Amino acid sequence: MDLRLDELSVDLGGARIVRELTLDVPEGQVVGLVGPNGSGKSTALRCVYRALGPSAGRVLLGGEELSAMSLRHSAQRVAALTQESGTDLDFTVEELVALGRAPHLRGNQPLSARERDLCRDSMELLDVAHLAGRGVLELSGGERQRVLVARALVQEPRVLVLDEPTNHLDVRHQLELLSLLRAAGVTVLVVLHDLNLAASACDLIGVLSEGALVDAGSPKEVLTPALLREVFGVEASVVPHPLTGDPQLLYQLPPARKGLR
Ligand SMILES: Nc1ncnc2c1ncn2[C@@H]1O[C@H](COP(=O)(O)OP(=O)(O)OP(=O)(O)O)[C@@H](O)[C@H]1O
Repeated sequence: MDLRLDELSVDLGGARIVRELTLDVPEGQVVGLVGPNGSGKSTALRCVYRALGPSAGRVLLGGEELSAMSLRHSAQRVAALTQESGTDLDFTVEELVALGRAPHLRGNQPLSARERDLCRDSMELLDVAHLAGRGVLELSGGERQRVLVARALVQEPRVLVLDEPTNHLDVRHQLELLSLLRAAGVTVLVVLHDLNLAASACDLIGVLSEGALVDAGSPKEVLTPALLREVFGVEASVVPHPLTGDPQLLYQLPPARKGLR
């Protein structure tokens, strides 16, 4: 199922935070949203998981307007892993993962054998099966993050949106998570700060600056020294990854900023 942000604008606190953003996330592809702090990435994402309604424009899911769907209908299709996804309640890992099935269940309906298998497989995939009986409040930030991804996957979404999912993850789990997203076959829109991870994990990258899309395309097309200078204010050398050929960036501050004098 494809996702399209169509001329999306969001006003908050009297200011336009997202400006006429049009971005296509083709079915089964991983699209990264990158940009400086405060450029509107999380705000745009919040419109996809319906924490916010756009001030203008639309979000289309498989061609259907999101705002016209019931919340239950869209929750069955869109899973979100966000900065607010944590839980303050002391569920066990197993219980929290099982909550991913909630949009598919009616009332207190128990999980089927297939759903229990799905929860177990998802915990194994995310390397958290050994934590099943632990309270989520006792987990490290990275463990908890992986549990939340497992919960999102048991939802069996058609579209997955993630806001900085590699926060808290060690380098191995970062790479594992991103390769898992690619392999999942689900349509993914992911906010990432690490441009090198974005270059290796994303089919396409959209770049936001001050709420507007300034470029979109393959990592090779988008992650150029000129764009990094203009949007992020850094000098960058782009070198091919010696094993994968993906563009990798080496950064430094522009000469005038060195030493901040
Ligand atoms: N509820 C709100 N009311 C007013 N301004 C807001 C609100 N939420 C966000 N903003 C502002 O909107 C801008 C964009 O915020 P947003 O969180 O979308 O940026 P971001 O690109 O995700 O940033 P970061 O990389 O720092 O996470 C920021 O300047 C922020 O202060």
